[in-house]
Amino acid sequence: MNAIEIRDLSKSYKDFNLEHLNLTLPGGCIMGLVGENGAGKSTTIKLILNMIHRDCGSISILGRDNVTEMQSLKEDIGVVLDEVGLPECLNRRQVGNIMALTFKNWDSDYFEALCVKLGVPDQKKFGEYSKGMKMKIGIAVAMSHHPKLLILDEATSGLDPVVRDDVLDLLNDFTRDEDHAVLVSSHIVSDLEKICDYIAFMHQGQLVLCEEKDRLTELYGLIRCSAEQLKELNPQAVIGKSESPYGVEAVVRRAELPAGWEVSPIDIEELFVMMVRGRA
Ligand SMILES: Nc1ncnc2c1ncn2[C@@H]1O[C@H](COP(=O)(O)OP(=O)(O)OP(=O)(O)O)[C@@H](O)[C@H]1O
Repeated sequence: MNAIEIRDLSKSYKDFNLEHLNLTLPGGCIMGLVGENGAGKSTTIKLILNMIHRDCGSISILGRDNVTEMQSLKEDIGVVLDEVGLPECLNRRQVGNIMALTFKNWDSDYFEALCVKLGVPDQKKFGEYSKGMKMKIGIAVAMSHHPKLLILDEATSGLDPVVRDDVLDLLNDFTRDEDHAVLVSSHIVSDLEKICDYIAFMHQGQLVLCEEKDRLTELYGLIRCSAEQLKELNPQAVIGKSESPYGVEAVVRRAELPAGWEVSPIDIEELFVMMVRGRA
């Protein structure tokens, strides 16, 4: 079963349009959502979680409609947003006690084990936590009712590299179960590169690309040429470019390129930067 199916989703703000978004996250997979500041990643995540109203389209989570069935879906979804909102006066044990009343499947032992693994302080109150500590307890809370789908919006950016690595391991372990899936937005492309099965690129409210990570380097490459040479190419072949007085660097679809061009491999971070720059 697909973990998330988004069909023809649109949402407009005064200066921003998310337009006809279609996206599928298969079960057992981790999808990384990348895009420049303001691309629409958090808006998409809020729409998935039914935190904001959509203009049109449909979203199905674990086979259930995300509006009419959100109440029951809450047990199956673990969420970490960029701000973890917990009462400032609670320590970690008290947070666990409250969550035990909130979720039917709350697993106190697992919560305690995750807190210890991630280094969540024992006695301090949430209000005294650093940003990273807040994220850590947010991640432990999100996982301790044994959800089937985890959604993380910029959840790892405040964490030190060692803890980030622990979190990436947790996400990898989580998706060993075919019923589990993760949607994670991050600006740390190297993290996504390590764990994701799929990468979805958003740009100015549109999904520019969604591919299996391993296929990205097969499908796309980098060419260096003059502006005149670039004009000879089918515009469909070029998905982003950067011009300088010395020539042009362009990201191309390898399959659309005529024979004879020398194409260099491109990593995901470079691909992302070139796509954003080339389209800006
Ligand atoms: N409540 C709102 N009212 C008006 N505009 C909004 C609102 N929320 C978001 N936006 C606009 O929607 C656009 C997309 O914002 P969004 O937070 O989804 O981007 P993002 O990709 O998550 O960016 P970042 O990487 O900076 O977190 C931005 O232009 C933002 O100003």
